[in-house]
Amino acid sequence: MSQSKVVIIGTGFVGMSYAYALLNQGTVEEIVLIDIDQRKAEGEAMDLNHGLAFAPRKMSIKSGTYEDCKDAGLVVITAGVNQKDGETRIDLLNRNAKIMQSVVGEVMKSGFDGIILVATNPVDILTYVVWKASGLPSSRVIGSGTSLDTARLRYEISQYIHIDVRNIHAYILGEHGDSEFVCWSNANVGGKPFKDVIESMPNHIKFSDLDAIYKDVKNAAYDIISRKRATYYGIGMALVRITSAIFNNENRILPISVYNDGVYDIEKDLYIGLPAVLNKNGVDHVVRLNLDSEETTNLKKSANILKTNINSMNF
Ligand SMILES: NC(=O)C1=CN([C@@H]2O[C@H](COP(=O)(O)OP(=O)(O)OC[C@H]3O[C@@H](n4cnc5c(N)ncnc54)[C@H](O)[C@@H]3O)[C@@H](O)[C@H]2O)C=CC1
Ligand SMILES: CC(=O)C(=O)O
Repeated sequence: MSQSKVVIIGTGFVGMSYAYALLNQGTVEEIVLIDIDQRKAEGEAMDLNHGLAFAPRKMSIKSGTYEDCKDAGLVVITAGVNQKDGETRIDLLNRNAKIMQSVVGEVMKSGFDGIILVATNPVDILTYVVWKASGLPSSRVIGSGTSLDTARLRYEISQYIHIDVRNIHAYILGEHGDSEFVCWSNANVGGKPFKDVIESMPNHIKFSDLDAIYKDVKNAAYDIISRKRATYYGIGMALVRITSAIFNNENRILPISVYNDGVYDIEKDLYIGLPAVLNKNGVDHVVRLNLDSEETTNLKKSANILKTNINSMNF
């Protein structure tokens, strides 16, 4: 297996923003692009190759077929429909679940034995669909989960307190969708508990601002889609972060969509956004945070919504 080969399935806004970020950051040695619209994938590969002269490293980029998955370390699924203005992510479920099943069938026929990362929405439920259809261990099937939402949260907080976003440590957990929530109890800025940060910066942030921060994060996709029809740069970079954690064997903790194996006391047999340690083998383990009672309730609510939707699909 080539450990540094990524196959991207779906060369739309998200797939290509990811590919472009991979190229700019020199994250992998090989990128293969697949789309049901083969000519689009070909055109995208041609265009990206013309940036190689300015890339930080040598890379191979081409359009390909499912045969190319055989020796790939990572397959990233970004194929499927996106939300129209006013649609929720869950509204996409039935259309995209069919696409996942056909795509994964083709990936597995190639002899693929690596890690699958799903970004297509509704990402938690579709990651479950992909896991079931692939027959791979749950540690090797993940979704982007709340990685993008968490990046949005960190950005929002940084804007209030004027501290570098990379010093803001706070998670959005649960569904990548309308029932997600902020894990305020574990948030900190450079090691200082967030509660203390608020108390020490009354001119910048108040406890009463927290709800507005949460709502801005939760509604960010709707707000962007109503303005420019789709979101893609943020998720492209989040997918690169996850990719680096895998190929560089980082043991990095990221809030991604993982199989709930009982680490949290919520509905079992589902995928949901939780902090997980990620390395070259996929998920090493899910990190158990001490949630407060409101967060525990919110996580359970989110899990129940995901479980109800999984059950509606007759798995
Ligand atoms: N997880 C996250 O945080 C985010 C997820 N998304 C999701 O990513 C997905 C893709 O969004 P966009 O790139 O904006 O959509 P898009 O419409 O620009 O691209 C989708 C691509 O998938 C291809 N495709 C469709 N069916 C296929 C099949 N059976 N096999 C191969 N390719 C196929 C299409 O030809 C198209 O090129 C959506 O479900 C969207 O909701 C978007 C942003 C963030
Ligand atoms: C579309 C989507 O899932 C997002 O931007 O969060």
